[in-house]
Amino acid sequence: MAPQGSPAPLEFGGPLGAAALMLLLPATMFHLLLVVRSGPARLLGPPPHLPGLDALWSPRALLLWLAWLGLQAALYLLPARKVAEGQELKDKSRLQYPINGFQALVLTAVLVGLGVSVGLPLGALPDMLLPLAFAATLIAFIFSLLLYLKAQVAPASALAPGGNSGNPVYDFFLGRELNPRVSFLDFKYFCELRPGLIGWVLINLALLTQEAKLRGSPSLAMWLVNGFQLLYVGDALWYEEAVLTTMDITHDGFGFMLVFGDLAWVPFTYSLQAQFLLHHPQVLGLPMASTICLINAIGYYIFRGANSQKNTFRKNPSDPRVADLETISTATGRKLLVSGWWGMVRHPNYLGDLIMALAWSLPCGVSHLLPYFYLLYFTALLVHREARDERQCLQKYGLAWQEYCRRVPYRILPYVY
Ligand SMILES: NC(=O)C1=CN([C@@H]2O[C@H](COP(=O)(O)OP(=O)(O)OC[C@H]3O[C@@H](n4cnc5c(N)ncnc54)[C@H](OP(=O)(O)O)[C@@H]3O)[C@@H](O)[C@H]2O)C=CC1
Ligand SMILES: CC(C)CCC[C@@H](C)[C@H]1CC=C2C3=C(CC[C@@]21C)[C@@]1(C)CC[C@H](O)C(C)(C)[C@@H]1CC3
Repeated sequence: MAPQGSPAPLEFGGPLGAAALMLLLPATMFHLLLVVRSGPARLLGPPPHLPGLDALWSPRALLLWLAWLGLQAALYLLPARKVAEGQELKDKSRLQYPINGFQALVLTAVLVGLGVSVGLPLGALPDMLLPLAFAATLIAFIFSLLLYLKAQVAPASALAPGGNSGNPVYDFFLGRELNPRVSFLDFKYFCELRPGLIGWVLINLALLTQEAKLRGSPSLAMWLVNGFQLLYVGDALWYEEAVLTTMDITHDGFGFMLVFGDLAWVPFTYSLQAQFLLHHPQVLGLPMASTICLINAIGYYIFRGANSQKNTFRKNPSDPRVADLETISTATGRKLLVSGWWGMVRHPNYLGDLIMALAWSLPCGVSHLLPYFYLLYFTALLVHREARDERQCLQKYGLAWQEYCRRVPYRILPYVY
């Protein structure tokens, strides 16, 4: 069943673009995993060798990944400190979501700590990244197919605005159903924040442990990368409720793009800097380390300040922390902030995120482009995401959005873009 009304415009280059991305994204991930451990570690060079199926396929890795998903699902289903309501849906209902992501992170840390104390070989994880990534990719394809089939029997009101073009390749990629769930387990919300994000910091920790084993102690650069990215993941889970207003949850269907992004792309490519440091140790002096910490702190300050200001305002515009900010009224009854963070550029949170991305790469030195892959990819992702969001906001708010763009002319970087 397709949703009623005019069909949504095709994004990501339509069916051809979607098909290309479905090949290109896993290929890029495997390329990165292979080159990072090679001597030259060239981002644009060929991988040292092409792995055979025996290097990729491992039933142990598949079982490990399934056990990880099972553990995270069990932690998700534990009693939560709060149950939050999502945005209003087409049928005027609101879904409920457990707020216990930070609790899941802490419990995972406790379980891993206990495991290590009884001999769990955490340091073996770095050698399993290739088969683990292969297992995650396989799971992503199968899971996306099941979600696609599930959407065939979903009511029209449960379908996403995009992802229902009638072209199976495009719809499989974008995702047909907006909030697929079984009982209280909301697959998109679960995958966006739990297995991938927590898996990312666990992989980082394993790389740090392995570096300590190889070189006597973890390097300062490895500590910084681990610390910065743990802060980022801890922050995402602490402010978990805020994810309910992101376009991934409110607008995009749950298809291959997000399933693969959440379960494979995030843990295996976002940990690239720590992987690089294990294979290419860097010496970092204290003055440089302090400068990088300052850059990360500035990025985090902007990112958190902007996200919290918007979330507070959306929850309660008369909250004293945002009540004095200047706003524009829109025909929908909602207002837009035009002062504070959201009066500087139209996406101050992206700016903060990008500054942090730079700080995560700098500990890896400037001799290689590879550790800057995240910064390059993330810039492209956010520029594209910003354009998608602008389109949606223009549709939602019309003239009021045009007025906002006139008053706040820059998108991400003041006076530049
Ligand atoms: N690490 C990663 O891989 C990724 C991280 N991110 C991060 O996720 C976070 C969320 O990003 P994202 O979901 O893209 O978008 P935003 O959090 O920027 O949300 C955009 C929405 O905010 C509302 N809005 C826009 N301008 C204003 C304004 N002036 N006043 C009030 N509300 C406004 C609009 O929705 P409405 O009016 O309906 O409320 C708009 O659709 C960001 O910090 C981003 O950096 C994102 C993608 C990937
Ligand atoms: C693989 C493709 C190129 C695209 C996949 C994109 C996904 C990896 C990202 C889309 C939006 C994301 C968000 C986060 C992680 C990456 C994905 C899933 C986020 C959970 C990271 C932590 C942040 O604090 C956040 C604001 C909660 C993020 C929300 C969006």
